[in-house]
Amino acid sequence: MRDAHRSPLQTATKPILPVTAERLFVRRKGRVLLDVPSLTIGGTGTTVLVGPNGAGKSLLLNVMAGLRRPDSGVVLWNGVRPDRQRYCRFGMVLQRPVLLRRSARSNIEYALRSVGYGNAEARERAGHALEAAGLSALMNSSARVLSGGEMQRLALARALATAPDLLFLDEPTSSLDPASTQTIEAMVKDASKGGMRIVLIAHDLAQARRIGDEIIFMHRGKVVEHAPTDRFFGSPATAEANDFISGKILI
Ligand SMILES: Nc1ncnc2c1ncn2[C@@H]1O[C@H](COP(=O)(O)OP(=O)(O)OP(=O)(O)O)[C@@H](O)[C@H]1O
Repeated sequence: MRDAHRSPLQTATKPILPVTAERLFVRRKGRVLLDVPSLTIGGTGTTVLVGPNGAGKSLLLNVMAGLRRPDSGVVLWNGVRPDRQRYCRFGMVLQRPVLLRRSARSNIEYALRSVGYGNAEARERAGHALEAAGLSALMNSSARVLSGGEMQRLALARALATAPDLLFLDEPTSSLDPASTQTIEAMVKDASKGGMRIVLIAHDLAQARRIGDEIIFMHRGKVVEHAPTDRFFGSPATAEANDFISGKILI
């Protein structure tokens, strides 16, 4: 079913799932920032990464995305190291979205052309993506003048439009009002239902419950729990997770 959404370039590229990490280690100034012996992101659904500030969530996402090199260890996308070609099947939205200095529509069209769509199809798909994100009225506005929430919706719409196999979202609703948060959650849920594998960082545990099929709980650079959402919240296996869920400050 997902093949219908793929560009010719994406179809010609090998799949990138599962993403596996082995013996990841990052240390700075004597402090262990990341220590993950083994982690696999495969199958379907949405994984929510939770944990206290500084736990290593963004770092893990960046290392799994191949954007940051660990001191040791290896990340493989379907058995090989991430390479340029495979990035056309991958998407990432940062906490502070990086948008081009052009119109909202053109931001999406540009991304679509970069994964192999021709001009006409890119234009049509961009129109649908803007509509789904509630941004049709702003399609010709410069991305620079959009509000923070509108920028985040545009960044997500742009990433979803390219129909990646795997999408990483770093706190996509961190500064959004309730309506924009709902829109983003609905977009994520739709994409997940359509077969896109999503990993997102969230601080809002209610949101993690709403959209997560599974939870990865991190503390002090380690993956402390990796469990289905119901199990994680219903009967956490560790004292740290229990304290975190109950709102206690973890040091
Ligand atoms: N380049 C770097 N040099 C030194 N320390 C770093 C570097 N990058 C990240 N860190 C540290 O690694 C730790 C993990 O950072 P990370 O951004 O992954 O945390 P996080 O779990 O995403 O936190 P938050 O919820 O606050 O966004 C932090 O203590 C951070 O200061």
